[in-house]
Amino acid sequence: MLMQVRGLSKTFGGLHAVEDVSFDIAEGEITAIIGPNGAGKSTLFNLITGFYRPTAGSVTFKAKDITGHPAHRTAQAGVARTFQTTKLFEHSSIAENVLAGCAAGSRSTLIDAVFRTPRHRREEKASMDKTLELLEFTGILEFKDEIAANVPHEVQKRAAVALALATEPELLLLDEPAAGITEDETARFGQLIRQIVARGVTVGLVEHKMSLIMSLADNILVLDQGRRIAWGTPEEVRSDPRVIEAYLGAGSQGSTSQEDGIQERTPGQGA
Ligand SMILES: Nc1ncnc2c1ncn2[C@@H]1O[C@H](COP(=O)(O)OP(=O)(O)OP(=O)(O)O)[C@@H](O)[C@H]1O
Repeated sequence: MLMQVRGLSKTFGGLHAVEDVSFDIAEGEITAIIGPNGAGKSTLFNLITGFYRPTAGSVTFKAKDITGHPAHRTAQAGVARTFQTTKLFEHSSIAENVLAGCAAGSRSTLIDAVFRTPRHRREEKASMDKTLELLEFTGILEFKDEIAANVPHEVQKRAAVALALATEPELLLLDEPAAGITEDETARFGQLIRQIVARGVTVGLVEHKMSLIMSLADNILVLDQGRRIAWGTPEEVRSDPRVIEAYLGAGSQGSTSQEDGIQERTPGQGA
C-alpha cells in the first residue's frame, strides 16, 4: 500500500470533524473521497497532507509513519497536493509558476546561484526542460508566457497540477479539481488525471462532481459527519443504501433511483 490511514480523527473544540477513519491508497490507482457538505473531506485531506495535526490515528506513506509531519516534510516525502481555490503566483507567468515547483527539489544553494556555478546552470537548464515538458503534458504550453492571473480558469487549474507534478510526487492529491469548470472541461480534466496515473503517479481526489468520480475512481471512500460510511468501487458505493441516505439526508434535490444512485451536488453549495 502506498498510503495507509488508520483510525484518523480530528476534533475542533467539541466537534468531531473526522472520526476514526481508516482507508488505503493503493499504488497506481485513483482513490476518491466523497460525502455531503461538512462530511469532513477537506479536514481529512488536510490531515493526510500535514496541514492539520490529527487528534488520534496514524498516516503511513511508503511504510514510513508520517503522522503529524508538517506539510513541507510530507511534500518532501513524495505527497503533493492542489487546493480547492487554485493557489498560483498570480503576477508570475505560467512557466515561472511551474519553475517554482522545480526549485523546491533543487539542490543548488544561494552561493551556486550568485556565482552561477556549473551546477547551478545545469540545474537551471534541467528545471526549464522539466517545466516545458510538464506544460506540454498538461496541455498548456501555449500559455507559458502569460501572467497567471490573466489565463482562463481551466488553464490555472492545469498549471496548479503542473506545479504539483514539478515536485515529482509519488502521490498527488487533488482538492476539488473540477470545481468551477464546465462539463467539457471536467471531461478533459478526467483524461488528464488518467494520463497522470499512466505517468506513474498515484492520484487521490476530493470531488463533488459525481460524473467525474464514477467514471474515474478505482475506489471511493464515503464520509458522512466525519465518519466512514462506505468504501468500495463506484458500483458498490452507488447502490449502497447508507450512501444514498446520507446524500438525501443532506438535502439533495430530486428523487434517487437505483440507476441515478447518489445525486450530484449543485454548483454553489458550500465551499
Ligand atoms: N478549522 C476549523 N475549525 C473549526 N471547525 C472546522 C474547521 N475546519 C472544518 N471544521 C468543521 O468540521 C466539519 C467538517 O468540515 P470539512 O470542511 O472538512 O467538510 P467537507 O466535507 O470538506 O465540506 P465541503 O464539502 O462543504 O467542503 C464541519 O462541521 C466544519 O464546520
